Formats: sequence, structure tokens, C-alpha cells
Amino acid sequence: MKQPVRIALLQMDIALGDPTANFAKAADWIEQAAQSGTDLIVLPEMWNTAYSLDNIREIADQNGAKTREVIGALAAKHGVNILAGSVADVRGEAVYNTTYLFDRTGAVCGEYSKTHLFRLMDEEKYLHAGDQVGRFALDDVQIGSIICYDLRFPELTRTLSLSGAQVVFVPAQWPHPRLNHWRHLQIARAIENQMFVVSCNRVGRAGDTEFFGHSMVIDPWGEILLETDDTEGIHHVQIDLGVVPEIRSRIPIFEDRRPELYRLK
Ligand SMILES: NC(=O)CCC(=O)C(=O)O
Repeated sequence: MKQPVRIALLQMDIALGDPTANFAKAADWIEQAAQSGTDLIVLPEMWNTAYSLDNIREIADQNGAKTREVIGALAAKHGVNILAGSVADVRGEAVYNTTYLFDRTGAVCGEYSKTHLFRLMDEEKYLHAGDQVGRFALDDVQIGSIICYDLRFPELTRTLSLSGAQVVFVPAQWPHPRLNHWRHLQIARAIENQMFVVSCNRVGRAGDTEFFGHSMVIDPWGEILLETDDTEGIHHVQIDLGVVPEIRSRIPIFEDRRPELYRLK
């Protein structure tokens, strides 16, 4: 991938249980982001439905068909990669929370369904967990994809960095009162894995739950390159992946690991 990589984060509010409105808004914002010049557009978690869980099976995207059609067409039209946050999608009887990754031709080059379901928001009552990790190649760069609560499981991001990922993407719907957790977990994942962390969190309210935005881009040294506020907007940032090997050779944690010690006998 040509350096630096230009990334656009779509920090959106999401209409509860209204996929038609949300697809229209996402398409409009993708058009705007693409016209400003970008290599990769990132959306938040479950941007098609939000947490409208009572009727989620009725409104979820059937086999991701609409996501593939609408977002794939926009990726192809603008020759841009799109990490389409995640959408509620239904396969057979089961509803998942799935990231679709589109390359510049509009083809799906990666799919990842959230592997850790968040009980505080009742996900485990309505959704099925995925059972694969999300490691993909995009423009010849190895990247990883996790979703929101997955951030609390360092093993998952470690698996991605061990398998070569240089960036991990985190679409989210992470609300108050856990802004502190959100910020520190991302900084920790970046430093301990010597990788970029790029997150896109929604804003707005759903009932009593208030989502704070604060999408972040953190470099492998733990420096915050971008932290947004709690309002809607498209945020552009550039990252230079050349620093990943540099930092990994300066402090060679991957060579110094002692995996034989990390299993209880
Ligand atoms: N949508 C989510 O997974 C929310 C996770 C969250 O808020 C947390 O504290 O973890």
C-alpha cells in the first residue's frame, strides 16, 4: 500500500431499527469521504440497525446482501477500500454482528463476525458469536478486524499481531460511562502489539444509553494521532506503516516472548 495510508472515519449517529435511513446516510457519507480523497473508509458497529434487538431478525441484512450491493458498488465507483463497520446480518435462523471488508474493486475480501458477545447490551440473547478471527490482506497490507467488546480480550488482538497484522480496526457502539476503559484499552492494545489501532465509535443516544464517539487512531508507540469528540462527523487521518517494523525492531517483543510459560500446567 502506498504510504501514508489515508483513512476516513465516519463517526455517525444511527437511527434505531431503521436500515433504510441508515443505508441512505452511510451511502451519502461514503460519497463525501471518497470525494475528499481516501484509501480506506471505516464505519461504526451495527450501523444498519443499531441495537434494535427485539426485532433484529426481521430487520437484519439477509446474508449481507444489501451491504454487499450498496457498499460494494460505492467501493467500486470510487476505487476505495471500505471496512463497513459491522452490520446485523442473518444467515439461516441466526443473526450475527459482522464486518464486511470491501476492496477497491467492490469485492468482499474479508468477513468477521463478532466473537465475544456483550451481555450488558443483551447481545448473547439475540445474536450468535462468530468463531473465526478477522485477519485479512488489503492493498498488500496485513490487517486485523475486531468489534467493540472484543477489545477487552487481549488474546484476540495478540493473535492478529502474531499472524502479521500491522493495524487493527475496531468498529464500535461503546457508551458512557466507560470512556476511560475505551481509551485505555485501545492504547494498551497498540503498545503491547506494536501496531496501529483505528477505531470508529458511533455517537447519539438510544433510550438511556449515550454513545460518546471518541473514535481514535493510535500509533504502535501508543501516541494518539487522532481522538474525536462526541459529535457526528467525517474525520480524516493518515498513518505511515513504515513505523511498525521500526518499533518492532527497537523493542523486539515478538522475539522476546516466552509462549511456553504462558500456559498453566
Ligand atoms: N457494543 C459493545 O460491544 C459495547 C462494549 C462495551 O461497551 C464495553 O464496555 O465493553
